[in-house]
Amino acid sequence: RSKWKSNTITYRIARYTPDLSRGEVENSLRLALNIWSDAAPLKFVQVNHGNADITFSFLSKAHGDFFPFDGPGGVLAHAFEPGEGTGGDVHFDEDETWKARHSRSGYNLFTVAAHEVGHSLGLSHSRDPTALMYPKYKFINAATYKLPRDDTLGIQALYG
Ligand SMILES: CC(C)C[C@H](C(=O)NO)C(=O)N[C@@H](CC(N)=O)C(=O)NCc1cccc(N)c1
Ligand SMILES: [Ca+2]
Ligand SMILES: [Zn+2]
Ligand SMILES: [Zn+2]
Repeated sequence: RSKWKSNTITYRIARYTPDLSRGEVENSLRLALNIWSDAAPLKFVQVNHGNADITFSFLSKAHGDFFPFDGPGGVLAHAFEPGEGTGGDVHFDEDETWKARHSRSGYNLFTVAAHEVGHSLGLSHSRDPTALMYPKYKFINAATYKLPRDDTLGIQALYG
């Protein structure tokens, strides 16, 4: 499995979503990154131009890689494992309704981003239904969330 060579990882938000303010997007993504930097010696640095290890974008349908999105529902987002170019990048399906808080009519950006960042760091899906890396969406409250044991063991195995 691939991993980043350095524990300092840069990220850039290349495309935002009209569903949320820029501040809500930046806050949700920062909280999602903090989940992982609280569990392993990782440092995330935001860059606003040029190349970054992890580039976040909101995109819909066919968008330039081999994984076109599918409209509302179904696939919510995908992320590439660590590497050059698109390696590490996170794409959110713009055809979903993105929310900054819990809502029955939409998906919580922090929750999905936390899962996707796990992939960007080199983790694959877990069979443990309590794990963040379990393939099914389940809302998590950023204010009280503690990374489950399965995910902590996974990230420590890579960067601990
Ligand atoms: C085969 C993959 C491209 C599926 C895709 C995924 O796992 N991306 O990381 C995905 O969007 N899976 C959905 C499955 C679904 N529609 O329930 C999902 O919610 N993944 C994000 C997610 C968010 C938060 C928590 C968890 N456990 C999973
Ligand atoms: Ca979708
Ligand atoms: Zn994509
Ligand atoms: Zn996933």
